[in-house]
Amino acid sequence: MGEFTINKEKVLQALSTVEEPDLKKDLVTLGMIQDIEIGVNQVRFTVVLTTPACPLKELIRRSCETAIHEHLSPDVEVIIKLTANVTTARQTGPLIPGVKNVIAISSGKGGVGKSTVTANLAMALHRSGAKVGIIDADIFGPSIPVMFGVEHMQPTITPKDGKNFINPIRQFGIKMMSIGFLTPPDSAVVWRGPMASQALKQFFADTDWGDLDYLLIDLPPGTSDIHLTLVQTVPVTGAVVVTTPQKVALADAVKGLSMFRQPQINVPILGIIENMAWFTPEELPDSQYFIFGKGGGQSLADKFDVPLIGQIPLVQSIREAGDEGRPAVMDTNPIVNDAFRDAAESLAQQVAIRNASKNKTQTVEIQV
Ligand SMILES: Nc1ncnc2c1ncn2[C@@H]1O[C@H](COP(=O)(O)OP(=O)(O)OP(=O)(O)O)[C@@H](O)[C@H]1O
Repeated sequence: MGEFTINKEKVLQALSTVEEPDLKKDLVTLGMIQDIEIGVNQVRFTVVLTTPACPLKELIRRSCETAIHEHLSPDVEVIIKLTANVTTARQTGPLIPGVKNVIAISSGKGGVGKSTVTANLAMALHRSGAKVGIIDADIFGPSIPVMFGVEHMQPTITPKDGKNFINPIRQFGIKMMSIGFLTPPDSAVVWRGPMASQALKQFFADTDWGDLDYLLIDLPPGTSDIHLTLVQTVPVTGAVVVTTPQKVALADAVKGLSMFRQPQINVPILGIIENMAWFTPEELPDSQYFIFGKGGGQSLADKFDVPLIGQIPLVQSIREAGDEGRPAVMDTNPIVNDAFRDAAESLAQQVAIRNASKNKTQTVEIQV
């Protein structure tokens, strides 16, 4: 009958025609195809994505299906399981061995919504299936504990291998440590640079993070010793800069972006998030009012040749939810959820692209 038999090799050959759109290599070369099984008129395999928040997963699934149908047989049933193994470019060091990616979230100016964006990105990444942690290193206003409703909690200590480890606070599936946990909520402790730097080092060295795909660091606004401590303490996968579209905010964001490119910091910029990009009233969900100006985030991204990875509208419920102790994506407003999900997916995508590049992330050595 001259019947065409399907075997694993032929499946791999067919799938080697499918390119991962971001990484520009085929799925087989990238080692993303696993567990091929051939049944009666049926092919099953697993595609291991670089992040569960992959925005291209449906496209990749369809391309695999088409490749099998075109190269092997149009009638065969294709059953694809999508899983993810988040990539890392970090050279595993002793400090935080289970943490794959450290992502700095910064802003040029205070009050642009950096902590709000951090909290909601963390939740959106967690919802995609990723393991997520937050370090709140904002010495001027540690607001992560309030946004997660845990401001009165105190981390506990557990001895492990002859050393005392801090257990991060866990809320809504996110592990977190904050400068705010180290002081009573209503006290006005002024954190001086060296003290804050010491605390940040402890958050890395003495905290039992377990396995994390993404550890987001909510940095103080502007440039500070904390930024320097961060890059000297751990290899940072990349930085996200949050800005509003206002001219004053953009001017400060330029300084923030330039800082990451200085040789003594040298952290890749994963992208820009434009917060309060437009105002959308709850009762008019289709309306957009550009009260802080339009297109500022995009022009900044163009200027620095980095992607604009998210645009978050100004929505009253984002502020309300934050004040009530939960990130707004936990509510059901689709405008808010879509904006943060898209931003989280783009961020995860940029991390995967960064990790596929050859340069390994290293801590910055300071010449003395
Ligand atoms: N997209 C948004 N829509 C509505 N309110 C927002 C939005 N983003 C932030 N806010 C509100 O703006 C205020 C400032 O936000 P946030 O504390 O996140 O800013 P920040 O940049 O982290 O500030 P800091 O200077 O303390 O680092 C908060 O009340 C927050 O709820």
